[in-house]
Amino acid sequence: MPALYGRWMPPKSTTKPHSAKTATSPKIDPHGQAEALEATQDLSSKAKPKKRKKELKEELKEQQYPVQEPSRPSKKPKKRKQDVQQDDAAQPDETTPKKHKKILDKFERSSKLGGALLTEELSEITHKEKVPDGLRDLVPIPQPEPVADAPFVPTFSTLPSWLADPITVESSKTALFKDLGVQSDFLRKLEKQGFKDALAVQTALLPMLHPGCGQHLGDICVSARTGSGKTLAYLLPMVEALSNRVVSSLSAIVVVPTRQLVEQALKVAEDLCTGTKLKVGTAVGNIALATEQKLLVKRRPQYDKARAQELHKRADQQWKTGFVERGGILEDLMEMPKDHIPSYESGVDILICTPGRLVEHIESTTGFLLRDVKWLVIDEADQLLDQEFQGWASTLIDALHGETPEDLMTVQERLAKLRLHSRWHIRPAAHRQVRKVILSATMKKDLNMLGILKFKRPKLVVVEDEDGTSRQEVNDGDAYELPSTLDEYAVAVGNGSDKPLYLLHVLLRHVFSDSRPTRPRKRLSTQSDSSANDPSSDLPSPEDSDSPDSESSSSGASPKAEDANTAVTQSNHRVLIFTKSNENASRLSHLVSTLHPLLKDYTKTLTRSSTSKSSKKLLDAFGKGKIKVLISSDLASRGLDIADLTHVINYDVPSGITSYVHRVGRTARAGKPGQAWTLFTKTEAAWFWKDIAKGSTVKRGGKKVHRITVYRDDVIEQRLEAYQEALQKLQGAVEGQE
Ligand SMILES: Nc1ncnc2c1ncn2[C@@H]1O[C@H](COP(=O)(O)OP(=O)(O)OP(=O)(O)O)[C@@H](O)[C@H]1O
Repeated sequence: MPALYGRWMPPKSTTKPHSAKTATSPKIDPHGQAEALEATQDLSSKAKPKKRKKELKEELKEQQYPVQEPSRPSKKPKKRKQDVQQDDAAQPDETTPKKHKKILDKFERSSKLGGALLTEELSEITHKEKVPDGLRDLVPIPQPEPVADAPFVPTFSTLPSWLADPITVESSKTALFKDLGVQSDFLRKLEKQGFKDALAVQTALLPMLHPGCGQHLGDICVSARTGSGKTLAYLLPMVEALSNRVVSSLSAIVVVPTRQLVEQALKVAEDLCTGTKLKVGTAVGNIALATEQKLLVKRRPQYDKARAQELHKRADQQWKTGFVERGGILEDLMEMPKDHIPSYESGVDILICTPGRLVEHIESTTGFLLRDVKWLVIDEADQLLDQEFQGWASTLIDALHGETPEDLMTVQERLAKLRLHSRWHIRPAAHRQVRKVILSATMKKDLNMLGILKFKRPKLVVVEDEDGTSRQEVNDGDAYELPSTLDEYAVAVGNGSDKPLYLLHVLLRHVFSDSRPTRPRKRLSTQSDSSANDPSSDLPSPEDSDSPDSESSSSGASPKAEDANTAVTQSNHRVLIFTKSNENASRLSHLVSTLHPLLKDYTKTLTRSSTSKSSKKLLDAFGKGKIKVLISSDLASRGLDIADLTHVINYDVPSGITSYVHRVGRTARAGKPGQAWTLFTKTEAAWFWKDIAKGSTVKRGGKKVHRITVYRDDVIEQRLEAYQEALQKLQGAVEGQE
């Protein structure tokens, strides 16, 4: 078989026909001649039988005198398998005709030359790529460089257009309140409070919320950094719009996450409402529900004989069946004079509340009706909608857009309902128009979250970065902006076992002594007076202070006790310290007071267990500077506006980036300066530097977090004994021995 597929070679000698019939020329069959020669050689060498000799002689004779065929075209003899094999094996010899020999020689020479060239090339290649024999199999076969995929640049947005293309406002933009259409009465009030110009977020929101050509007839979502004046931005147009009301009706609901924020917003609203007939009320969890119900809903008897009879009949039936409705209109009916039914009026025009208590009123306060509500504001919306505890937002939206319970319907509502079900009804009942304004410093473009609020024609207003970076870019990846007037510092506290001592050092050295962190220097070198007096030399330079590898150091020893005492009493600085839990806040307050007794009178704790009254008192005292150190959990991290708060310390690192942004945002508000300090342990270091200090999620306008090293032997060792005592006292206090 292999010979069948073998390469065809040109004939090297004349062919010997197998039979006398097919043999036409002696040139054709070289094989025959070879055979004959072989046979002659054999004859000469060996003695062959006579018969064979004779045959050979005849064959030779035939070759010399071949039988000539007539002129008929000769048919190419078919090569048989056997012939092909024999052809391959055939070698040229002297008997090959000259003409063919030349050709064959030429062919042989060229094939030899070709072979030589090929072997040369191959040897060159193998020489070049020679690898040690042992490693040959381990070397991967060289592959072409993989072609990198082109980065995916979507030509579409998965966000709806109002989220993808927000209205952006530069954070430095200001305007006169009077140019924004604020009424003269309110201009006077603002001036009294010291507000001359509207801040950026107010400049954007006021025209959109005031009646006029710039008004936006739809819902508004606002994303602006901490302390940018969002509260006034929504309360001012709301109070202006409602100020001409004569009859009280619940017209605006403001939802905030904590009762401290309720108090804060209440104060701003009350200031704006002075001189108007508007009533502002609150609903917070720690006041008895019944007390709040009396304040929020005013009940009075109304003469309506027919309806009174109808209701009494229903009440009788309930008594008979035993299924008596509690807390409804029928219960109130019992207290009404004959032929009178209870009628309900709202006790407030504006309600500022926490979500949990609002839901309680919707579900269980008879006469708490939302039919006249025209404004719904949700501050710190990302947190409130993210938690969505008790499904409060869905309950509120259903109540806002739903029908009034039948028993509490007005005559107009009844007629409208009758019309709706009549055959002649043409138009559907008009939906209640509620303007929704939601705000946060860390707003997320989360459609699931925002979808709960059932927005109508929404717009997103975003306050732009000062360095020109659009917040759209910031918000696409859920990144947040810090105030440009904020300076941030971070202190490594080892494994955290002596953290209270580090805190004390930061308090005495950096918060109350008014000294700023210093530039790195050799520990044993003496600092020249000139550099010590140069205030600019005290500032850490960004190149050497933000990297965990190159640390700057604070000066060695802690200030003397007397100096520290006077510094604390005379300083105008106040510091808000954040811990991870209420328990930690209480313990830390105890330790700080024991370690530095002078701080005891100036240190207080704000926890969830504080009553509204006590927390209000506490925050007032802190705002006025009577308290200088306030220790709190994340309860105080959002929205709290403490006038001129100079420092924030993260004693425990925050639970996430959002929490960090809100915590440090308690200082450096409305363009004022502020400092934020974070104490981090070895295990927290990587996360803090990667995500918070150097991550792209937090935008700090080109500023950096400065790393400050506190040398343990200088400031910690000398207080260790006192610290052990303080810990023992704390242990005693926890166990109830004190
Ligand atoms: N037009 C103004 N001019 C000067 N100060 C203002 C102006 N408007 C508001 N402020 C002040 O700015 C401070 C911060 O305002 P506000 O509490 O509304 O900030 P915020 O944006 O709600 O912050 P957060 O996101 O932390 O809740 C307040 O002390 C407020 O009195």
